[in-house]
Amino acid sequence: MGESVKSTEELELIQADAAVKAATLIEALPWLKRFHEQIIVVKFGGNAMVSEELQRAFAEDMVYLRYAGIRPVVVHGGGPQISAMLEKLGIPSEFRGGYRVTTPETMEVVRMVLTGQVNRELVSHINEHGPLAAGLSGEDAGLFQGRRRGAIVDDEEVDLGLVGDVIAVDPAAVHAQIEAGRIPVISSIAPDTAVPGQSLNVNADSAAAALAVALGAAKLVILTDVAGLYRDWPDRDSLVSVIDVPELRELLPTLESGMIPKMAACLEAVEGGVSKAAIIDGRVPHSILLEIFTQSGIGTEVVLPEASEHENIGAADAAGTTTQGAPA
Ligand SMILES: Nc1ncnc2c1ncn2[C@@H]1O[C@H](COP(=O)(O)OP(=O)(O)O)[C@@H](O)[C@H]1O
Ligand SMILES: CC(=O)N[C@@H](CCC(=O)OP(=O)(O)O)C(=O)O
Repeated sequence: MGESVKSTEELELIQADAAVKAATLIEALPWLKRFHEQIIVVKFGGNAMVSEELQRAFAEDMVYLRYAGIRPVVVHGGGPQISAMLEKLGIPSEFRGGYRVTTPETMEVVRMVLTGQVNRELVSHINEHGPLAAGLSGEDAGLFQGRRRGAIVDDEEVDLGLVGDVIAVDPAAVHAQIEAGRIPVISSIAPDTAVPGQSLNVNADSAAAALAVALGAAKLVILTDVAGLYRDWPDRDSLVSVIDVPELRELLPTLESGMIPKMAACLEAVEGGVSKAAIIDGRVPHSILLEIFTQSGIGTEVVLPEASEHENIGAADAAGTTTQGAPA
């Protein structure tokens, strides 16, 4: 092998590059401690999984979290995929107040696409890295119990058909998978407690929130196709980076379409004891690693009225206190 010689300039460049990488790796330490063996519920929206590449990057991130000692639980959506299949089948579909009006015929397609297609794709992408993922539906092992709900549109209650809320969660099946070292991947369908044998279409954001609360998750992260919550949508200069529960409660009635269930889910999670809920851009590959392992986080964070967790750690660092102690 020939001798390899580097100039001083080349060496300086390599050292500078290495210093940046080392800083990034060590920045993750307080977060590795904070989330060690903690459950993080990740909601992967249908709009964030529109390409094979994004699905693969997502699968890598889940496996990364798992090997970093965190316990990720995935709840997936599939709204655009359901719409595409309904269109292919010539079945009309509409959204009201952010929820799909669901007839019995639509419900069959919802189940086929969520549990039969999207869930399978995600499980198999994760399992390309080893036998890690196991798919579950909210209908399995009594995981979810649902109740029909309507929506308020223009101050009026509208009927959504077979659309439900999760009113009870039995997380035993999810805990069993976690204890076995697996990554549970869950589709958002719930049996209707009022009508045996009937299934309800549950918005995946609200299913993720209910599950995060029931599991006592440390965090809920929602991956979607925008950078976060915009205060004056569609004004791109109005991205909210941190919002507390009372502020969000005030903003909620002004929100439109898909953001309504998403922000309602964040409220439900944080009020239910999950320390933080974050909405981030899932189209940016590996954005979830930045959200979990870096100081500033990205996207929009929903927190209780006290300061955000990222700010707490930043303040401790700035005050010269050590990052050795796990963040609150
Ligand atoms: N205030 C807002 N801030 C951000 N996005 C908004 C807002 N109001 C409406 N939206 C819309 O909500 C969409 C995200 O919701 P949705 O389409 O249901 O995504 P997902 O499939 O990830 O659940 C965004 O792409 C955007 O078009
Ligand atoms: C009631 C209701 O609207 N259910 C959703 C379920 C899927 C979902 O929530 O998917 P995203 O996360 O991709 O939006 C639907 O039928 O589209």
